[in-house]
Amino acid sequence: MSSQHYQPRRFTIPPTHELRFELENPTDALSLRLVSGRAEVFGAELVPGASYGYSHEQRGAVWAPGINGEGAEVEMRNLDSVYVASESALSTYFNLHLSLSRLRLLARPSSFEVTRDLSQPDDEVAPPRVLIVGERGAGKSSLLKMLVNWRNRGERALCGTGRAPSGITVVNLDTSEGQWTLPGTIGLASTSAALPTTSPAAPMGTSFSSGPPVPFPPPASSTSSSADAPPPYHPPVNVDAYAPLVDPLVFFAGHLSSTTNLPHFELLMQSVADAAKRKVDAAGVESWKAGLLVDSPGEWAEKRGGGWERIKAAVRAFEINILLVVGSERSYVEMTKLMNTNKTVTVVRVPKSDGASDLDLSTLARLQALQTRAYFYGGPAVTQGLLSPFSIIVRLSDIRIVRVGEQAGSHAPSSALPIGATRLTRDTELVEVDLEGPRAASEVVNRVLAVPMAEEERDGQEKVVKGPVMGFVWVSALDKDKKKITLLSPLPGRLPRKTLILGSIDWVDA
Ligand SMILES: Nc1ncnc2c1ncn2[C@@H]1O[C@H](COP(=O)(O)OP(=O)(O)OP(=O)(O)O)[C@@H](O)[C@H]1O
Repeated sequence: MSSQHYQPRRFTIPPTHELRFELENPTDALSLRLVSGRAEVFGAELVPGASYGYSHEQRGAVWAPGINGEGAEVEMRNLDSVYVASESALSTYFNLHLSLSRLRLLARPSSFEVTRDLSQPDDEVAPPRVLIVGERGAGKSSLLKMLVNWRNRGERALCGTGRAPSGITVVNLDTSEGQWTLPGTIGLASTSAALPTTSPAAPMGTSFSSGPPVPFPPPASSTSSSADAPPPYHPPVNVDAYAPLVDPLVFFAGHLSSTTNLPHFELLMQSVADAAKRKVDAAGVESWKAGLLVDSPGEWAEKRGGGWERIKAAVRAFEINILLVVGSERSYVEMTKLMNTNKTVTVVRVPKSDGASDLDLSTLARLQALQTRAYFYGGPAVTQGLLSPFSIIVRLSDIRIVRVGEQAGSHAPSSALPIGATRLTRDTELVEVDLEGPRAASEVVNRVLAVPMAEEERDGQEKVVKGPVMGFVWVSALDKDKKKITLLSPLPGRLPRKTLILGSIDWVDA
């Protein structure tokens, strides 16, 4: 029955053109097959004949790079709103990649490491350390993904079977995105993988390795109440299109915006920068030469709200030497002015792709819920099997739930305090949540808690505040009478830490 509803449609993509698609409804899905020629989706090459499934309101573009003037022919099932765009920004993006490749070839570590001769001037030629900025929905994350994929494809072709491919370090500073785990986080990962695009749940690879995967259940029964309505479409499974496993280092900012607790965000950003430096230094010279690609939140492109100050801070923290503006000439001029005192930074502009657009608030909320769900339950295109999280019941006396700083908005601004008075709790101190207080349930139930890597009693508060996290649990219930809390956890058994960090990341396990 389904095959007659989902007859394939063929599209011809001329060289350097792109075929854009947009899944409009949360339950829509489509599949794509390369029939002939060469084509890629956000830098990941499509294997001829293989099927690629897309779901969860994924938007994207199939680009024919036009090698040897060759276009591509693709077959799609179950999609109406597809169009071939002749005005593609991707050729410009690819040229940018070629320029970055050249800078990587020219990069040279300082010879001081070998000679230890302080009398010689520093001869380091730095690799490209790129910070991508632009308005919301300008296509920054998609561009970053293409740059990673193109670099990793080149690296894999170069090293063949002679040596393991080196990784490139990628940093995400956008708390609304939940790049590798959950929204509310920032972090970094080094990867040499090809990053396919199938679902927006884990766009840059996955860290979901916990919990035993169980085989996917068969697709839901195709019985429909109306005889005319087609059954839901389930694209065929292609494990090569699944999010590859990366090993990210994740920090919990706790909120969807970097400005909710700015002092804490700034501490974390510095921690990410320090970790990125350590990672790059330890990963060998090829990874060092690959440089750094840093994604920033769209809100930083706005002067209002201090976005530009964040850009300056990120440039300092990550020793950025290329500020890549995705968008208008105006933004480029503004960023050039912003960087005019910093002679080590080159400002480069690429146009925004016409296909990239800002997600509306309800789509963004659905995407954030999808990412949280995927963290606990896995699922097709994210994990090769469903994960089975555990419901664990913990005595309140065995845990300590803390916030970093006062709850946002719960205190008066410093200027409103009596003259001479100072606030007792700074924005970067741990504040314990009273789990037996009158507002405890509304504060913690349906919220995500981060499990810090640092142990508060052994390592001190500061390491909990600015250090990475090992994972997350979710609060499903609080029983004040029995003094117990029920948590959804990726792992069974005792929690590895007593201190758990609360933010404002909500989720409902529907
Ligand atoms: N060339 C394209 N064709 C079709 N869709 C695209 C294209 N480029 C990007 N998109 C889609 O546009 C949306 C926004 O892109 P992306 O997330 O890369 O932007 P962003 O600048 O990182 O956004 P934000 O500032 O919100 O983080 C995504 O759904 C992405 O899949």
